[in-house]
Amino acid sequence: DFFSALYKLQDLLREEEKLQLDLSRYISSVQENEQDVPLEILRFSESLKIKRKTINDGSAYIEHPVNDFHLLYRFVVEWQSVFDIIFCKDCEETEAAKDFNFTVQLVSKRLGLWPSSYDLDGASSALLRLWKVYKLDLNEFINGIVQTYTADQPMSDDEVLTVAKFADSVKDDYSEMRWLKALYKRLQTQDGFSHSQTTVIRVARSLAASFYKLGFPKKGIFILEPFQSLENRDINSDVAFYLSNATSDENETIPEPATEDAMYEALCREEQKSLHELAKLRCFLRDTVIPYYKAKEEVVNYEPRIAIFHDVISPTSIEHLKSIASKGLTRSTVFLENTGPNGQVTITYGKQDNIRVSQTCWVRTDEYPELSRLENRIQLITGLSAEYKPVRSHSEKFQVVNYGVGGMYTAHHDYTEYKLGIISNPMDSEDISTSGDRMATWMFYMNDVKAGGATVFPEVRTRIPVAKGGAAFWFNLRPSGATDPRTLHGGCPVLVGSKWVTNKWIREEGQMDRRLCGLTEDAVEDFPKI
Ligand SMILES: O=C(O)CCC(=O)C(=O)O
Ligand SMILES: [Fe+2]
Repeated sequence: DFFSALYKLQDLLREEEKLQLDLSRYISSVQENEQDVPLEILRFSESLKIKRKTINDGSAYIEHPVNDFHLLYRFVVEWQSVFDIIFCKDCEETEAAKDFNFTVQLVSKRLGLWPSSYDLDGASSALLRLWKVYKLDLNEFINGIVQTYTADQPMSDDEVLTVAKFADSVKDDYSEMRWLKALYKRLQTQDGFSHSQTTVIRVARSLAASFYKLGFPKKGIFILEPFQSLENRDINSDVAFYLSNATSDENETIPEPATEDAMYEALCREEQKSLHELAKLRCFLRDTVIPYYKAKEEVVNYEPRIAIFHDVISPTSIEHLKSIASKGLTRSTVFLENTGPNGQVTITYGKQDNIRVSQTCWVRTDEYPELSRLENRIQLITGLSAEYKPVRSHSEKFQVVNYGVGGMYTAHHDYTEYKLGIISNPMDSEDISTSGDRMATWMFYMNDVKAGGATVFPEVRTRIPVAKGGAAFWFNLRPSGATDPRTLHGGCPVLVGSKWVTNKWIREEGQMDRRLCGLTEDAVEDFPKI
């Protein structure tokens, strides 16, 4: 899938340039033969020239959610209809068309898979998610404005309609209504010449239908009122239907449905700790066994302790990790627990799911020995062994993660409840199959995100904004070995830009004399006093 991966969007952008050049060549060759080029194709080609003019290397272009939507929409809808016209079934096959087809086949082969309606659905879903989580102003959003970042073009009416239809297809009636309403408002405020009456009527009817679906038929009638004088049969029968369903007690406002995870979303938008709690947080230099190296530690929560360590990975190491990972990124997977009809729990490993939208690549230290320096640094700072070994490893491989625009990870726990010395997951390789649970999480932040992408902990109202070169660290298990549910956390959707992190999960194996259990079951770490 394309939307979850920036590098794939980059491929699309690059390949589109070739398509565009070849379409121009096709057009001139047809015109040289004194034949007519269909008007739609001329229009598309002209508008594409204008659109692509502002794209330089493209990396900034694809950081904006609305630009990404444009790009996918062009591939799935607009280019497709160009092909349908040029390669139509009953048309004679001209030399120009053959040449153009050659390029299309080549591009198609290089892309591997042409983006499909599945990808456009993914893009629509991402726009809806960003709009909801960050409570974006919808009129601004459809005009391409996100905070201080503006898309190259506003969304077209058809694009807005595509998102509304997607909302309808996933039974998100409220969002469908809001997007149709925003579109309707836009159609009304623009001058009458740019839109045909049929478009306006179509949107008005859809909007009225969505009001009806939400239980507000009167609002539907109100929308259709201005068109009743047109004696349009469809409109009149819609109105009659809504009238027969209208009751006298219809509320003024349509309630917004509750979000699934309100605290996660609130934290994604802004800090939720009180000023009183925030005032207690501290930064300090943590001693290490090297007398002249002290780690810059920022405590963001005390119970459980969650910390950011600043400046713990160099730009060179970051580029190195990224370049290794770029060759092997694939869509991230998760473990899914399903409870069957008889209450039996089955776990599916390695499943793709919309709770985690990103690309990952595992990187082994035995393949890239220079990365052991990063493991040593983690050990220096945390006192835990982060050494990777092919058998009974102290930590997992480095997991490099890349989130594109809209990419995120909903709230989850990192612990697996695997027992030390026991194979709990049949899919695990020898390195970690008996190494126990994920005692701690260390996560490097490898770039700055323009907007969005914080790491948040809903149970303890904690928010870590992304800062390049730093790392987040926390224990998923208590000193007793019990799992700590307060460590629930997630990665917020990337709003503008992209996000690169690298996880290093530290396993129980090898930590016996590094992290002591404490004398009681509820013992806590003895952190340096501040
Ligand atoms: O990207 C983030 O901020 C969190 C990632 C995460 O929790 C994970 O990969 O397990
Ligand atoms: Fe996690």
